[in-house]
Amino acid sequence: MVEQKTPPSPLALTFKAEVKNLSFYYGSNQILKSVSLGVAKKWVTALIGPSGCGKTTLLRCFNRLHDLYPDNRYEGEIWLDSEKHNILSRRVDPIELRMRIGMVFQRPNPFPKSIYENVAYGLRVRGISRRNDVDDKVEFALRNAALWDEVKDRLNQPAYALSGGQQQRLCIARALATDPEMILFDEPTSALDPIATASIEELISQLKDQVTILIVTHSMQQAARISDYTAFMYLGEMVEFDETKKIFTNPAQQQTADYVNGRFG
Ligand SMILES: Nc1ncnc2c1ncn2[C@@H]1O[C@H](COP(=O)(O)OP(=O)(O)OP(=O)(O)O)[C@@H](O)[C@H]1O
Repeated sequence: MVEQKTPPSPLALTFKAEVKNLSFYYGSNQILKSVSLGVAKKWVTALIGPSGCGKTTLLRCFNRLHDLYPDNRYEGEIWLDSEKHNILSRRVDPIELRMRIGMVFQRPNPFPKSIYENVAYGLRVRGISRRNDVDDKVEFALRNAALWDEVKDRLNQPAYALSGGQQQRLCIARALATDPEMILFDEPTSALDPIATASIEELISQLKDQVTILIVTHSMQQAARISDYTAFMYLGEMVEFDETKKIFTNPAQQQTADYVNGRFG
């Protein structure tokens, strides 16, 4: 088991990312409505809320995945601690941003390549090509994703030969390989069985010492188990952000209390 640190009060937090008055539109359809949120540096923050409230839409703003479709539009800002400008600005290259802010999706989506090549891919894109350097970083990322011992003797086998839980840990290793500052998880265990889910949850708890984590989850139990801070969204608005234990035991807003107590979903 991982020893748990006590998260500081939100007022004493250092934020890795700050979302300021962010609105987002798919074409003319406004989904996010002036959302503001701080993402705690090197802690786990969960985004919760009923289906369709905009959790995934918000998550995808952080690495500009919405840029892939021309009708999508952002208004507002997201600042990273090391940036001099808003990462939604056109001056920020989204490809570069995606190396710094990795993403793990709902279903494991390894490339149709070997286990080794899945992890090495991002390193090569980053210009790391010396065989020894790539080998070292692949091993480091696979160890970090708690997968090394299971795959070290079959690195050249196809990633698709792995179990679902192993594939998801491989996707986490792929995200870790480029040494990201933040990892976005979009319901990463929804396609996994309880044992694989437990190993991903334990891994997320370990990784927060190295990297800032923002996770969308449908499961309030999961949010309560693994997150230090929780943000509750409703109909595209940010209703409340606080320490997870406060959100689940003594939230400030009635709407949050109704949601976490299962009065609507
Ligand atoms: N690519 C898209 N084009 C148009 N509308 C979209 C697109 N993706 C999502 N939406 C709409 O945006 C709204 C928010 O969706 P989003 O997936 O962000 O919500 P969510 O809170 O993550 O939901 P869930 O918990 O069900 O995954 C929904 O009404 C959805 O239909």
